[in-house]
Amino acid sequence: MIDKEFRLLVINPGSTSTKIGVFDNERAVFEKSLRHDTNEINQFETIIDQYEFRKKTILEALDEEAINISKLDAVVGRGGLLRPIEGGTYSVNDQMLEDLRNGYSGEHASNLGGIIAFEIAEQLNIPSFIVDPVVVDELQDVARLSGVPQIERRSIFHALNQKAVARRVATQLNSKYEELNLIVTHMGGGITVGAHKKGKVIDVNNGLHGEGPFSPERAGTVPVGDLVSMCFSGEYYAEEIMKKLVGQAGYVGYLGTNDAVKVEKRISEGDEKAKLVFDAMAYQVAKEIGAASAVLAGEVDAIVLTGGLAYGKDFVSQITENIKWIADVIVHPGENELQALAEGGLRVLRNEEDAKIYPVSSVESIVL
Ligand SMILES: Nc1ncnc2c1ncn2[C@@H]1O[C@H](COP(=O)(O)OP(=O)(O)O)[C@@H](O)[C@H]1O
Ligand SMILES: CCCC(=O)OP(=O)(O)O
Repeated sequence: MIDKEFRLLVINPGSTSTKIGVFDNERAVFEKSLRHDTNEINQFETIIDQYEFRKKTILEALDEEAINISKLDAVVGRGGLLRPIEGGTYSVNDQMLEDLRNGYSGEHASNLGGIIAFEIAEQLNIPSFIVDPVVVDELQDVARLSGVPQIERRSIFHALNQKAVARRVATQLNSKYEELNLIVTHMGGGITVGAHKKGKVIDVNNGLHGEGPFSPERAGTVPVGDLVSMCFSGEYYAEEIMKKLVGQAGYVGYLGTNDAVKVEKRISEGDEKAKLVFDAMAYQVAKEIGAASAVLAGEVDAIVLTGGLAYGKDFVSQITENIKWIADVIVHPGENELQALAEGGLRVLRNEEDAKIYPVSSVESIVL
């Protein structure tokens, strides 16, 4: 018997891009990355304000390819800053839409994934889903303590791509994800370094709210006393400080662009400041990988470098120089997110698994 063919639209809003794909079952028939530079994004006050712009960009790109959306069976979006939940495919429901619109765990472009998926699907009377959102939480208990009782560490990271690439690497190593210890480093608009122990991400830097390496547009860990002084200097509103840390930090803060390709070009033209900032980002990524190797007590089967920045050969080799003593380094440039979104949607359409209902499996925080 021939399997029924499903057509899915998948939508992945990232901080520097919106990536879309149309899949016939597992096969991509159309994929496009629509890049948004800093000025384009900065004209919007909040993430939700980007909704019309991102949706229009997506529909225009589909139109240009003459893709008839009335033939779709489902729309799948990247899941955003919801309540902490276990991984999997979730139906978009009212509670989820409310949490995405309000940014329950913060503001990030991925909040738009579920909302746009729902809006397109609703008009076509087809289901909408999200898969492995950025709040997938598998932290071990010791990783949750920040040192300040009122502040708990949270799992906010590139769960979708880290898990998808980790599974790909496990196959490459003739093993299973659940049998390996991996350090997976996603380097995109945000940078997250996950310690994957036998299929669970037991520790990871919060890639949104100032932990770990700085990134093309975000602050990583910053000296906390100086940050407190800045907050109470009387010069800034809270929203301005947040924007300085998320969106206007890292490459954007130092160099005015979130585009690593432009930074590399400036370096090749002799820009010494660009070189220093580039070196510092590579240095901080390597340092975070070192920390993750301690989390795994040195038992690391491989280190994986992925995301858009992993296309940068000099960036990758600079990081590799500092970490290759820990384990073999495997580079998977770009990301597997569109494919992973399509596969998550397909599992439900084929009744291989039930769509989870948000937020029943919300991960409880520990109360000390
Ligand atoms: N060929 C390349 N060489 C170096 N950096 C690249 C290359 N392609 C993309 N990048 C950089 O990767 C970053 C975006 O990564 P990506 O994973 O697409 O981010 P996001 O999904 O967060 O928008 C940008 O800084 C971009 O300039
Ligand atoms: C919010 C964590 C995931 C993240 O940083 O994604 P982008 O790199 O797409 O901004």
